[in-house]
Amino acid sequence: MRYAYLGPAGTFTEQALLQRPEASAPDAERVPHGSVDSALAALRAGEVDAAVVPIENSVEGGVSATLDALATGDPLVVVGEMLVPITFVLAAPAGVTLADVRAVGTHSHAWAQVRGWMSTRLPEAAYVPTLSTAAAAAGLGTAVEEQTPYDAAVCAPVAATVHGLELLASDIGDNRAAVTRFVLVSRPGGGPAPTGADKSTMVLYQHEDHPGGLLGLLEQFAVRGINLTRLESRPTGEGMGRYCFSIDIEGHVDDERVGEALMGLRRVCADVRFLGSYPRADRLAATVAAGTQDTDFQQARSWLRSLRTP
Ligand SMILES: O=C(O)C(=O)Cc1ccccc1
Repeated sequence: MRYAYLGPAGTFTEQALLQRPEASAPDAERVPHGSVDSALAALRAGEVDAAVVPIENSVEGGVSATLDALATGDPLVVVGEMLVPITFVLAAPAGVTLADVRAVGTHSHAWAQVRGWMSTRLPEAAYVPTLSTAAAAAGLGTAVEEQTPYDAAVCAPVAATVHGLELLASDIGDNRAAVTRFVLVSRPGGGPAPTGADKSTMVLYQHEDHPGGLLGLLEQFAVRGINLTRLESRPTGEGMGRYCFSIDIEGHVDDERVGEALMGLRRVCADVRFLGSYPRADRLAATVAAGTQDTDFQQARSWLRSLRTP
């Protein structure tokens, strides 16, 4: 098995990949990619068997690059999720002090999570975006010949070690409880079986904008006792005000209540892009409300059948 991930070595994405025992199997190959788009393109092209990409951060919200890449193009499905607690360091080559730092390189999601620390400790520092936190560290590493447009990197402690940097400061995240959620993605076909503690991901496209449109989508879940764990509107690119909804719910496509909700959505939406059902990283079993158990749907269906064929 070949696994693409947002690299280089030392990213939080690599930490997420390493949480999967199958990615450390003797025959497993971990293939770093420079961007989310490149990792998913390699998966679509069949160069790898799966890919790990960040999808959501508890502080900064959804990772647009991932949400948009999954919402468009050849279909892909989420087959697993991983949670990584996020700790940031400020790292630089030996000899650089905090007073020398004029510009800081890092991933946009990392920058958003250290803004408070930066505004008090390095208020004059310019921000230089990089494709990942570890790419920022690698840009300052010993193997780099050319001039790097920043003096220090915000990255994971492991990235500083891997790329031979020293720490100028540790634990600089504004929110110590920050967690990022990553997804294991594969090509469609034979997703994981239900475990009782599952989530499903989908993108919903409305027919046309109208009052109560979003409410109409949400009530498909509400009446079947389905809890949402993420809801984001993303522009479709078709014009100002044109949005689709990227949604995570509790439950598996094989659960009756989820299947019924998907059928309801299929009827009222212009398009439903189903992105897979997979075990929850936290293993928390869904609370199933009265009247929404599998048996409740099955009994109601056989009752209807009896009405139609007395
Ligand atoms: O750049 C990384 O290391 C990533 O894996 C993406 C990311 C960036 C910031 C917080 C969490 C994940």
